[in-house]
Amino acid sequence: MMYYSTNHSSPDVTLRDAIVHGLAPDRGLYMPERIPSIPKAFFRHIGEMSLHEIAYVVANTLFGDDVDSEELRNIVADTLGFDIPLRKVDDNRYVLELFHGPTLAFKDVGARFMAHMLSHFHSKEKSTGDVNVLVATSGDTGSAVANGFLNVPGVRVFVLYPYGKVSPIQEAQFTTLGGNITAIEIDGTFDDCQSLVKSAFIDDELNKAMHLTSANSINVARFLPQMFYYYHAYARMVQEGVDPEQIVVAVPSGNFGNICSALIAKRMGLPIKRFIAANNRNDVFLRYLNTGEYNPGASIPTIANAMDVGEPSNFARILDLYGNDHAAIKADISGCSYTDDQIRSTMREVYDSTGYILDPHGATACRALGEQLLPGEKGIFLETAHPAKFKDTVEDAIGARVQIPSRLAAFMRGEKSTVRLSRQFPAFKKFLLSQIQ
Ligand SMILES: N[C@@H](CCOP(=O)(O)O)C(=O)O
Repeated sequence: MMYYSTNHSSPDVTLRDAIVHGLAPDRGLYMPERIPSIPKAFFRHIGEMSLHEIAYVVANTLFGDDVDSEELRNIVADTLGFDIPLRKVDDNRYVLELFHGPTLAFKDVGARFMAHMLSHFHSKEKSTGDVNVLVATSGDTGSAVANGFLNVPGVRVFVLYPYGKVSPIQEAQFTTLGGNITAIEIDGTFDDCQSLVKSAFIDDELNKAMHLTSANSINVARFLPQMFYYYHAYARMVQEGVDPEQIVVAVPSGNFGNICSALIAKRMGLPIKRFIAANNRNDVFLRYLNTGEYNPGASIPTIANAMDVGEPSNFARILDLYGNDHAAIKADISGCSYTDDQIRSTMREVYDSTGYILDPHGATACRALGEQLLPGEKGIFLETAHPAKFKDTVEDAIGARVQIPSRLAAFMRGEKSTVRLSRQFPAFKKFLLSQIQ
């Protein structure tokens, strides 16, 4: 399978090159040259299959041409070393809890899969020199990538995050690890961090001096495995006896990598009826759905901070997947945008009526289902992070205490170590060059 750039001005590359380089030289994002189909027969038995079995079939369909099947089976098993339960919240809404991994956020799946794929290609080549993974985070990606790559030989990770705009627990998760992980606070927004990372990939001097790659959803090995969730959630709904033709999924969306993987899963044959992209006040996608115009702007800080993205990278992939057809996109995805007060009141209402504790991101998607489900439909929303990662915000909203899981508390005992930089590229470049070992 070859991968092309969404900007169509760079040569097609192999899976290995797409992973190792992250972003295409023309600043486009890589896409698989064809979207393979999963045979219909698979869906007849999916309700009896485990998460590992399902994920292996999906991974093999996508990556089977390029990675030996036994190796792929091991990568899938190592990636999914934790449970992803689906729970019923009320009559029509189910939650897929994606926070049972090591850093308690959905990014653990993609980050671990990518770490294994990178080691696979790196070790096969016996290449020399460190791989430098650059990652921009608005909260959750940083910790998942830092933990996924912690102490991996031959890999250094630089986590860029917006100063003062992530929760204290999220920050502790990637600033206290030391070793091969360096945390960089940027005086700016998530979009500034992402832009610095993208500029680094196309800077000749840097790329001659260092081997750079991305672990954001820019990278195909980070975003594509996120589709495992959707097949698994569908299977668990079928197992519950839900009508398989009436399933709607609401996805909290920031950089749109997660929902983009869901749309590719649908194109491969997954019979989800439709999707909802749930946003906080950063509503560039909803405005696109309503008007057909895409006008990215500066991100707005909210209590659902991991979704504070003003210019989602994966919008380019969604446009590409649908051939720029606005009507076709609208047929598969609807949108919504909520204020902090609406997010808080959803957390409160759901807690009072069901006892379920939502995190601010999951709350946007839960609310979207409450407003947009049609008669006969059943909805799944994703809890993308554990509510304890936003302890103060959640406790304030629901008026009750949130227990901190012990593995989260462990991160908070470490000592914070960061480098603070402006959002100017020359300062970032100088810093990276000073890190060559
Ligand atoms: N929501 C993210 C922002 C980066 O998204 P990614 O999926 O492209 O890594 C975060 O929590 O950091």
